[in-house]
Amino acid sequence: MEGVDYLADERNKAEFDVDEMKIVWAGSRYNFELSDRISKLVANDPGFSKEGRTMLPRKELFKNTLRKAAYAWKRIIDLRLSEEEATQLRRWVDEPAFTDLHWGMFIPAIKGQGTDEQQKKWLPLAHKMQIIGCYAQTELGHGSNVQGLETTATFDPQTDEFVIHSPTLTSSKWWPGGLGKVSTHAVVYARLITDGKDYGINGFIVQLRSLEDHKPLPGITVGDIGMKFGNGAYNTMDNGVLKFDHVRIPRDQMLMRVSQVTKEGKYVQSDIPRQLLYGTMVYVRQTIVADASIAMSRAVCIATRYSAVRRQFGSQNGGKETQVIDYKTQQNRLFPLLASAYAFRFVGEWLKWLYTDVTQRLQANDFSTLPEAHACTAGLKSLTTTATADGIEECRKLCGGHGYLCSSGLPELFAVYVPACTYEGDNVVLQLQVARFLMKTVSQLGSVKKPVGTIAYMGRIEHLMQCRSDVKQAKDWLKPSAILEAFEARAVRMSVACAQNLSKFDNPEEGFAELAADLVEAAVSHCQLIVVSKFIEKLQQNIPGKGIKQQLEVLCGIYSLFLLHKHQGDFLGTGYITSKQASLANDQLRALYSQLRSNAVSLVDAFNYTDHYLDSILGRYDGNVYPKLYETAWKDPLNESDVADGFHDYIRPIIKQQLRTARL
Ligand SMILES: Cc1cc2nc3c(=O)[nH]c(=O)nc-3n(C[C@H](O)[C@H](O)[C@H](O)COP(=O)(O)OP(=O)(O)OC[C@H]3O[C@@H](n4cnc5c(N)ncnc54)[C@H](O)[C@@H]3O)c2cc1C
Repeated sequence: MEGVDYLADERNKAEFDVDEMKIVWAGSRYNFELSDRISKLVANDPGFSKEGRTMLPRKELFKNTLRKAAYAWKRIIDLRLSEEEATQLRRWVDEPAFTDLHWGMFIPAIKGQGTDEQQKKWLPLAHKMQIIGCYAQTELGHGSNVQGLETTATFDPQTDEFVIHSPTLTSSKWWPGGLGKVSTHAVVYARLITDGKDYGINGFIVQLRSLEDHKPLPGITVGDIGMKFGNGAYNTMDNGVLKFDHVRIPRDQMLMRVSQVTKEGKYVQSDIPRQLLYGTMVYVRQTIVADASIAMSRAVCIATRYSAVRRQFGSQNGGKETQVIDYKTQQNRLFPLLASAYAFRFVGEWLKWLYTDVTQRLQANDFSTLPEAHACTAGLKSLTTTATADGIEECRKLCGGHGYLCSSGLPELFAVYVPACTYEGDNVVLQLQVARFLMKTVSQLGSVKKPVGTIAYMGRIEHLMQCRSDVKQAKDWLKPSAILEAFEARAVRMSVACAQNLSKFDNPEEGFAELAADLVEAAVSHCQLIVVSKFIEKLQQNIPGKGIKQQLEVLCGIYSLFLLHKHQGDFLGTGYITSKQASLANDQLRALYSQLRSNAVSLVDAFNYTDHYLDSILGRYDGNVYPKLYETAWKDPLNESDVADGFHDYIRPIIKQQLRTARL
């Protein structure tokens, strides 16, 4: 029945003020009001309908995305939205499109790597969308190994131009979003060659298509790389292939903020330090961590609401069956994901602060915190996106068979989200970078250089190598100090064990390659510590609102103790806890699940997602799942007729034993 809230009983059980929690989740009242207003504006506009998206053939799907992007731009202009509001609008439209790369990579690349003059020339064009740009780094043959890129940009002093060329098939640009069918321009990464010498990878602004008829310019071969994983999903994006045949661009289209080539072909480093470029990287990774909390919370919102609606077994005397959310196994899979959504939200909030801090320090020529900030953002990008991709798939399984339907919203969410584990740095490659940083830190302990920021705990190595947990009863695991020391001791001990094993190799690089899997585990333990410690720090803030702090304490406990339970081999193996203490942690975890149970639906309501955004029958706010599933099935094109197309040719001949005469 329309208008009935089938989850009202669940909502009435909440022990906290949901409206206040919405503000905590949004970060501030201002953020909440902004996102609430824009998400509703999008949800109520039929121009942004998602109807049938997963059933459209690629060409229609793509054209519909182009229409939506143009319509969104029109709304942004008509409503005179600010940049902040426009970004929100694109987020709530919720369809991957070329605009993501234009605003998210092309413009930031010019801002970060272009000189003031270049920014003055290109940014107004890009901001008005008179040109549309993408970020063309990856090639068919090389992705993670950026130094291995093969595209060349050779300076010709005769004409004061660079010649951009793809010397091999594997040097074709491959993957850039927005490249295939839309972008007029690209920031292209190529080997800079001048005066016969290779100066490594640099960015260049290259025009790809005519601004009149959109045809590729001479020397440019460009197209889409083809269908990707899932229905709808990332197929709305024109990931592209691009080949250059001696394409000439003016010298001033090399992005020259940190290095330049003079008219005479001389390569000069500017006095602006190269490290400045890391600021952009910290920014991009911070947004990826924020996106992880959004994707995780979205999947968890669907799985939680549906788990409260779904009933299986347990009925006695014809009474109601058990809600599946009441099964401890369901709670043990779902509640840690709910806690992770909140944990990633808070660590993302902290990363925003870190970005501001790094930017201010860079402006003051203080590079001291940069390696630590770089390692921490790389590690958190890897940790949160891996957990979120796995978490979305777990949410699909938590919804049983119905989770496998596109109308649950989960298959498309998974297909859209999972490449986050690969782009902006493959997650394993990133953890190896973190591990390198950890090994360097361990080797420098005892020197004058004190570890700072998220690595400061290593300064207490002597204590952390020897201490033992003093937990005696289950509730002792609720003490933040008990949790924090456990995660610190585990992280230090795993790093030190790796460093000791590495020291047995004559050649450190050989050792690093051989021990790579252990090093990644040490890096992950360090990153989990960061998330746990930022959650604990959040709880030390003044958080007003009825019952809010108590709920967050429960979530923090679940996040930490679930990790402790899952990785108890590490905690036991490093000797910090006994098996008795591990078992007490598990007892406490179960108790926390019971505390969370009555608040679960309200905790996902606090994400404040519209039904339009969730796009999931299972996750509907009102819980009216079954009639909608039934209704939607009949909208499938296969159900347009009772008798399937193909019956006469392929089914009837089988039934009627006429295969020999059938035209197959
Ligand atoms: C949806 C999507 C959108 C993208 N958008 C863009 C874009 O807009 N612009 C752009 O330029 N690129 C884009 N990319 C490309 C992306 O940045 C690369 O795919 C990514 O950097 C990984 O590189 P790769 O594909 O070469 O993987 P590879 O590096 O070939 O990885 C393959 C495997 O090898 C492992 N591996 C690699 N190196 C090491 C090592 N040193 N040690 C141990 N293991 C290793 C990896 O962990 C992985 O398991 C996009 C990719 C996707 C999927």
